[in-house]
Amino acid sequence: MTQTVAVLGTGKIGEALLSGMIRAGWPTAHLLVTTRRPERAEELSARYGVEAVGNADAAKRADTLILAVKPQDMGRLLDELSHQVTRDHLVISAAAGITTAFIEERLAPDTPVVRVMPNTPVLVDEGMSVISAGTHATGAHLAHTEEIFGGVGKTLRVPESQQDAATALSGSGPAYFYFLVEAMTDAGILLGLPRAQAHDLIVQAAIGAAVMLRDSGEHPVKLREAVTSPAGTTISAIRELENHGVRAALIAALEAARDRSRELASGNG
Ligand SMILES: NC(=O)C1=CN([C@@H]2O[C@H](COP(=O)(O)OP(=O)(O)OC[C@H]3O[C@@H](n4cnc5c(N)ncnc54)[C@H](OP(=O)(O)O)[C@@H]3O)[C@@H](O)[C@H]2O)C=CC1
Ligand SMILES: O=C(O)[C@@H]1CCC=N1
Repeated sequence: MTQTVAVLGTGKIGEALLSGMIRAGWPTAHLLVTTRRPERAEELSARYGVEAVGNADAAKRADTLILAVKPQDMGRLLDELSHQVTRDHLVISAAAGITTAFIEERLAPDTPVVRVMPNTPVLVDEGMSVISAGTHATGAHLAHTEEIFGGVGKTLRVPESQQDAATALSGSGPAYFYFLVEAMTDAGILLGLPRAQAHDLIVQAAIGAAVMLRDSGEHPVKLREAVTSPAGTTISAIRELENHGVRAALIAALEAARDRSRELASGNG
């Protein structure tokens, strides 16, 4: 029997997941969404043919609840769900920072909770979803979670103690690459290229580099060395990147993201 999955708080990541699940073949009759605004509910129903319901109804009708509200809204959502959710549900949280313990202590005893950190490339089936079990989640719960998120990309199980780091690397990760592309496109303009051309050149360089990183099995240093000719252009650029502390900036940036994830654990923002 196909289980019913409800996405509670269907914003950017919730919609990305929903669309991926539909592409992966989940029957829309077994999908529910919840939203805060009625116009958003109408939009999602029209776009995907899924039923939008209230949070309590979703908990009554679905076996698996994917909580995709902001960390700051999680406490309120769990208050709404506390009398509806039972140990027969599987509760999956996609919220940055929010621990399985935070969720478990607001729901019925023994409720299985799984924490997942996905990223927006689930929209193109290239997501990365990092998964950790709460106290009452079994292997079967993890496998069910992997079935859902594995349809839209890769999954990786980690101890929950590594979730804040994973959030900094892969949850937020796509944003860093978009930021770099934006900055390098600006550089192209400074060098006299039309914006559209600069954008296309950088995006294709990014795609080529990403595929080589994934498929060649080579260390990134080796791949970079192969681009860096003696007394050539690349080393001139690399010297500037090092002079401007880009490596240190990235380390500090990811550390800040990890720290922010830890702060969000309180649910107060
Ligand atoms: N964006 C990303 O790349 C990623 C986000 N996440 C996590 O996913 C969660 C959502 O992030 P994101 O999608 O970016 O944020 P959004 O604001 O786009 O989505 C959250 C949605 O939840 C809705 N909502 C809030 N409270 C309720 C409620 N009580 N009942 C029903 N719906 C509710 C909001 O409605 P309204 O629009 O009316 O406010 C909003 O549409 C966060 O916890 C974030 O940490 C995880 C991985 C990646
Ligand atoms: O920025 C955020 O808080 C969310 C979590 C990971 C990606 N986006």
